[in-house]
Amino acid sequence: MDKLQISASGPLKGAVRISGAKNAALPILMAGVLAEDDFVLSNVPELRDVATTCKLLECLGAQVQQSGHQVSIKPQGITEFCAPYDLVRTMRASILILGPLLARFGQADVSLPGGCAIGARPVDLHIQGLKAMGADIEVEDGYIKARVDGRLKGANIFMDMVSVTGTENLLMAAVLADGETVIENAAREPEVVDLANCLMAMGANISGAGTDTIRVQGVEKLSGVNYRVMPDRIETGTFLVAAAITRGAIRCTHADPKSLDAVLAKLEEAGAEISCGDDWIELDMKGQQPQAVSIKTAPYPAFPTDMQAQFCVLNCLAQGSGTITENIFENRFMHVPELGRMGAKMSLEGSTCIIEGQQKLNAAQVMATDLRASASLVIAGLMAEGNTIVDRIYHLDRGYEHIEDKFQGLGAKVVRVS
Ligand SMILES: CC(=O)N[C@H]1[C@@H](OP(=O)(O)OP(=O)(O)OC[C@H]2O[C@@H](n3ccc(=O)[nH]c3=O)[C@H](O)[C@@H]2O)O[C@H](CO)[C@@H](O)[C@@H]1O
Ligand SMILES: C=C(OP(=O)(O)O)C(=O)O
Repeated sequence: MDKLQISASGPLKGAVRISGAKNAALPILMAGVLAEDDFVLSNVPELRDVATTCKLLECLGAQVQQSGHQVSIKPQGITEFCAPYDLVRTMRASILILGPLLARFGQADVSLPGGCAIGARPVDLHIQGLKAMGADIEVEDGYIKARVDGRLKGANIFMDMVSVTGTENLLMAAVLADGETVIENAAREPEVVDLANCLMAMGANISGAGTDTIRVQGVEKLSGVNYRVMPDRIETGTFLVAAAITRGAIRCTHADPKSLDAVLAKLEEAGAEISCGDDWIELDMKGQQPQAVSIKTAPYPAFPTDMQAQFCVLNCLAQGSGTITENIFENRFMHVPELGRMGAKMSLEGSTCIIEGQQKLNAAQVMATDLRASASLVIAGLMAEGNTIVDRIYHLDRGYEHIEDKFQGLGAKVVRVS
């Protein structure tokens, strides 16, 4: 099985091209099921989750062609409505096939999803919302079995918690429903807005995406589209933190600074000089060690949970001490014991991690059981004496495109070894 070997690297320097966002590409690929005709996406990252989604669409009967960063979907051949366990067990976003299949074909059998093991991650809000729209849903043998006679019906849905994929699933169901749907306490994440923009380009009638109340007037049909997926804000943030801890200066190109306000503010607080244009971000540490920062994760526009592990590493290598509180997922500190093996000074008190900064870490053999925890170990390795080996990198390949090539382009010593 492949591993990454990371050696202590000097300050990161140069430019890195940011890929399309995994968490926008996946729902938008699923939206292909809603189209009557050809659906073409560009800026799709080459990731394991994208390959799994394409296989899932093929398994339903769609024709899918992936060529570099372009994916073309011909949804006309869809005749199957089951997302089987073997295909979707590794991927959280597989639940996003439920809304589109049900809205377009009136039936869907979807295996309960896998993905990062960062908490229980129930899908009760997805199910409740679809039931409010008239679906008949049972959970049997690990599958969600959903049916509706005719079209789903517009409904007023109040979501008890802010859920990103929950909002996306209900949005994709509502666009073909009969009448108006109002989703209250909706997620405001930029990836929700990107999905809504794609659906509107297909002919959907949506207002309020990016606010906590989304209104959808259902339409009878949606057409195909050519759509470009937004840049990955979490990949961007990961490279910026890597540059900050190595006291480097980098430029992220093809990025979306507007989606990163909370992250950029914390990097500035840590001592980084940040400048931005429409689609680029530069970070310069002027050779200085970062200052520790304190963070609380919360739904957008607050600080993203998907950047929490990387900022733990920033604090490990900072001047002073900081606290990181995880408010979204109950089991998202799996990087803490692994970073401890690298000499990090961290302690956990409930959902808060208290971290004392230092100049360097020590290399170790480490592994993580989720995507961003794995990314945090890679960046920690950049400032550790010796060779750090990160195992189980299939997690990284779910969410970071050609991660070792991009790090090498910034002068980091990161190689893939068998
Ligand atoms: C593919 C994708 O886009 N994944 C992202 C998405 O995950 P995902 O959409 O799974 O995360 P949610 O926003 O749904 O989860 C937020 C919280 O709500 C809870 N919850 C959610 C749904 C539900 O039906 N019931 C329930 O209790 C979850 O357990 C969690 O505690 O948003 C997360 C929060 O920004 C990110 O970390 C993930 O990278
Ligand atoms: C948690 C993540 O992914 P997923 O929801 O796909 O497990 C993530 O992208 O950090």
